[in-house]
Amino acid sequence: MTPTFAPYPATRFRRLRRTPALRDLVQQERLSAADLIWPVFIRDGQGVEEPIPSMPGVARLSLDRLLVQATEAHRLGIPAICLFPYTDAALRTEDCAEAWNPQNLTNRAIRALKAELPDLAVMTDIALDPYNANGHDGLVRDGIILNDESVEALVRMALAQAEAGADILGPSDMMDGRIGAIRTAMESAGHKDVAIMSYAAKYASCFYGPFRDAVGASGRLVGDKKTYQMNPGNSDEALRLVARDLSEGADMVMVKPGMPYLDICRRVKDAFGAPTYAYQVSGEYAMIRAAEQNGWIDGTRAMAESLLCFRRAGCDGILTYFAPAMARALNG
Ligand SMILES: NCc1[nH]cc(CCC(=O)O)c1CC(=O)O
Repeated sequence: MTPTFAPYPATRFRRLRRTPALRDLVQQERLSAADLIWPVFIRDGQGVEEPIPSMPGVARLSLDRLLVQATEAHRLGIPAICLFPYTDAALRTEDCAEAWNPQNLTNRAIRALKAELPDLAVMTDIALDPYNANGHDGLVRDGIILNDESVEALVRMALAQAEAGADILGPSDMMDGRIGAIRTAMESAGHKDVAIMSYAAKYASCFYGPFRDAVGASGRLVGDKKTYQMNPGNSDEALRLVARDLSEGADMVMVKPGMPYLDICRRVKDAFGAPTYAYQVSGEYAMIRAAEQNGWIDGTRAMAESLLCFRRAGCDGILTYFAPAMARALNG
């Protein structure tokens, strides 16, 4: 498209910025609560809301508190919630067997949510890190993160989550071939309608720091995730990964982190036109909250602006810890 306009003074761009009504009328992108997916940290216990110091305003919730908060999120118009478990140290092992325990914390939470709030979509995370003694997303042998063995474990994990009633599976592990393997397993186990949102372009990022505090993986991670997550310097590779995951049966794709990677969101949306999501990750949330707490930024406006920018970059939705606060601001 080549924009056409008369030379100044016939065209004055400021004409359409003069009043709120005119600005509203020409606004191209909008954010709604329906665009938000709320990532939530869960833990064992009763009546617990345990604050996470590096994520002001975010807490680990016991399942009873999860139900209360999810009911409120649903009432605010948030269509989906995504679960991340804080696992007891005793359940973190080298073989990660707790990941596919039908009664693990996540699977119990899925059942409780679907029983109480059937219309709220429940998304899961598929990766072994909450259950792994060494904090990695895949099985580790002699310091190597194994691909094919990890995919088998991830398929078992996915089946247990689908069995519990998950609506959307979110493989975040970055092993090769996992989307196809999970999709095939879902078809043969009778879970043909379970959707997959692939963390297709997931970068090896320092912005995941507070999340690793939240799930208790920070002190445990041996080394880094650079042999499976993407190099922040790469862009074409993101398109190849999205193409690969869509061709293996992903229904939706995700770019992660969010704000520093808006160029990737735009390229992915333009190239494929598939349902495209961004994850505004823990470090992005923490930066805005920290600046707000210091009085250096208007946190509410920074939240709203950052989320609107994802829509401008082509995203259909955003995973964000701001979801309830943003939905409240939009409703209010
Ligand atoms: N597979 C784990 C996973 N799933 C989501 C996040 C990060 C989310 C965030 O920072 O908010 C991570 C962390 C990681 O890859 O180390």
